[in-house]
Amino acid sequence: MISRSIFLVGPMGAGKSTIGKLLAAQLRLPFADSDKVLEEKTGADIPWIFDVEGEAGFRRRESDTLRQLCEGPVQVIATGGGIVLREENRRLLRKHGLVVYLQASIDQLMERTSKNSNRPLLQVADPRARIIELVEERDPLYREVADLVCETDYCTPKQAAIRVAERLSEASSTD
Ligand SMILES: Nc1ncnc2c1ncn2[C@@H]1O[C@H](COP(=O)(O)OP(=O)(O)OP(=O)(O)O)[C@@H](O)[C@H]1O
Ligand SMILES: O=C(O)C1=C[C@@H](O)[C@@H](O)[C@H](O)C1
Ligand SMILES: [Mg+2]
Repeated sequence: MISRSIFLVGPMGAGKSTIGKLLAAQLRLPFADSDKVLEEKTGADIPWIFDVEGEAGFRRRESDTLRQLCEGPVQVIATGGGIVLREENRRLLRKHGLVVYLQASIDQLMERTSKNSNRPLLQVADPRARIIELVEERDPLYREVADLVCETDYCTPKQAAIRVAERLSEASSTD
């Protein structure tokens, strides 16, 4: 029985949005994607927000969105890859939910993020170096908030969702 929201955290391309939707269906919970909610609230997409308001403007909107989602129903929430950067967000994640850190190798992150150009932080000459830098900087922050850490390299999104659901059920049975 799930009594708190489940937040998926992890780097861009870890599969938070894809696995989150499948996990929500499996657990029969609503699903929200914080990047999508933020875009809907703003009426603009993430690249536009970065262009016009810079990363600082985006991070303010991201924290507002997280606060709003924390006040909502119990649900599965895919977060943005940088949600853990702000201490206030880390506090909210820990307070309001169970946090699952989705991990993937650098090769997989590269492959999964190379298919589209909607991630402003990766629009650089060397996206691989940028991914390595972001993972090094953020891995300790993801770990700080995580109740569970799940690897997504050698499985399909569906298999990953099943695995996360099993791990959540094991964790709740030992509570
Ligand atoms: N095993 C897997 N687990 C998750 N996603 C996978 C897997 N294999 C391939 N993918 C693909 O990787 C792509 C990126 O995944 P997704 O958009 O869910 O990442 P994300 O963690 O939400 O990234 P962001 O932080 O940028 O929102 C999707 O097209 C998805 O189908
Ligand atoms: O890792 C990040 O900082 C980001 C990840 C995406 O989910 C979006 O939230 C945005 O592109 C920034
Ligand atoms: Mg996503």
